[in-house]
Amino acid sequence: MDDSGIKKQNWDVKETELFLEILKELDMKKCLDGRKVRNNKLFKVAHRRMTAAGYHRSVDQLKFRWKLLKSAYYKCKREPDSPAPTKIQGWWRYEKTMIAIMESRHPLVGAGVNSDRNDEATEDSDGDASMLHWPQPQPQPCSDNTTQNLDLIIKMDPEMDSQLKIGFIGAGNMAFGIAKGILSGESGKKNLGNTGREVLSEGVKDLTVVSTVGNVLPVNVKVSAPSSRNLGRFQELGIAVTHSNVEVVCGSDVVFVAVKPHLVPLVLNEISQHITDRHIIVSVAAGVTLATVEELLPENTVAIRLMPNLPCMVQEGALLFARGTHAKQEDGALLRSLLHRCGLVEEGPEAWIDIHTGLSGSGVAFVYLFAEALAEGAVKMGMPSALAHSIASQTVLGAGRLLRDSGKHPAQLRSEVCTPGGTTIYGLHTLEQGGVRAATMSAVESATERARELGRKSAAGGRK
Ligand SMILES: NC(=O)C1=CN([C@@H]2O[C@H](COP(=O)(O)OP(=O)(O)OC[C@H]3O[C@@H](n4cnc5c(N)ncnc54)[C@H](O)[C@@H]3O)[C@@H](O)[C@H]2O)C=CC1
Ligand SMILES: O=C(O)[C@@H]1CCC=N1
Repeated sequence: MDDSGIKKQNWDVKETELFLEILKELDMKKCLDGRKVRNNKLFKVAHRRMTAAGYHRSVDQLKFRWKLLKSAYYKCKREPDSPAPTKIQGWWRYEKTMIAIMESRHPLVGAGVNSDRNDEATEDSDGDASMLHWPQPQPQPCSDNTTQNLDLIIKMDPEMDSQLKIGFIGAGNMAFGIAKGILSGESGKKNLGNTGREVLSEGVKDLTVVSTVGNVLPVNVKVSAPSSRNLGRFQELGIAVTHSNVEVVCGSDVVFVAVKPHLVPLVLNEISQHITDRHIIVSVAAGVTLATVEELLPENTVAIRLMPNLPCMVQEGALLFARGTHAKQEDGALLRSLLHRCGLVEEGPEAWIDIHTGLSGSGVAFVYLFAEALAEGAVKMGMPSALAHSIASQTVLGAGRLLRDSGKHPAQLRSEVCTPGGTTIYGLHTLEQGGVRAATMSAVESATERARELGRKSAAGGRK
């Protein structure tokens, strides 16, 4: 037996054919670029699928089988007229598929051809994969779509050992709101479960394996902040905490930068050298532009700018994101899937992010002000404060739900409440006299302008 406790057993034709089919189906062909971690992940996916089909091979055994097939392929290529290689029985059955896989593989793999000449392996056994030395060309950023798609498959496969790891830099209100929203899948009303499969968005529909990010478990989330002051509430959710931003980056695939805007350059400078092509960096800082974020991070960093709002906490957030230069549609789809329990998640051009900040990031505070004023009006007229606040919040909630769920224009619903000569029109007249409409529009405008100003300041801060 080998380390995995799986008996050495010869491969039969069906098993080998299935193995190659899985490689093909995963569209791995351009992705075996010789990088150890990446290759490991690929074989883990294949391992899980083989197991599901009743073939119990360890990851190392699959790697070894692949090595033999590769070796046979190279032998045939070098000596096309010599008899078929003996290491793979019935090689002719697999030759066509192998050619299809090998001849469209990552160009870097070509660098490893010579090392395959030294492959020494016995018959159709599993061998000892720990002895193998895979060609190791210099790591390069993956650039083609196939590779990106494979990254997505790996990241989104809910049954993978290595589930998506989420990090938060900054342990404030917004980080907590997003974390709560993401984790609400455990027991929340929008729980789709690990088996829930959804169409994510145009462009990723055609992937062989696309599912939602499964329920994110608290053990896969980590948050950092300089002091322990805010960390307790994250720990209560089961989230790991640390004072090291670098630790968060090194242990995460998706990293939310959730510090105050003026601190973003400082934090990005600190983590920059630890960012790899594994990462998606999501900045939620008001105003801070993608250009600023990208300038402070290594070339080709996948960056996304997200503007959430606090109701993410109760799965009723309104979130808008814009993708950076190197963020592909799949990266956006991954983020959307990750955040879908936080509320409404939309994608748009970056110019809309500051507007959304005024409309919704800050907008929730405008609604709270209005709710507070409603309650205070009732208190003025003699209602007990607690009851007045409770009714005010339910009024805002009910009005919001009806507005969203009916799909009607607010003016339409307003007119449905107004009885001619009744109470509502008297109240509305007073609001109009107070300039509430103009004041609200100006509030969105001021908040948007302030976001733009913060963006200019953080850009200047980053250049210092
Ligand atoms: N609060 C909200 O409703 C919204 C906030 N945002 C944005 O989210 C970001 C965070 O805002 P809040 O959570 O409200 O702020 P906050 O003040 O509640 O939290 C900031 C956190 O960052 C931590 N921090 C400070 N220096 C740090 C460093 N060097 N490394 C790591 N962590 C550090 C603090 O300890 C604190 O935990 C801001 O950029 C804001 O513009 C965006 C949308 C809505
Ligand atoms: O007030 C702020 O700056 C942040 C951004 C949107 C909501 N809170």
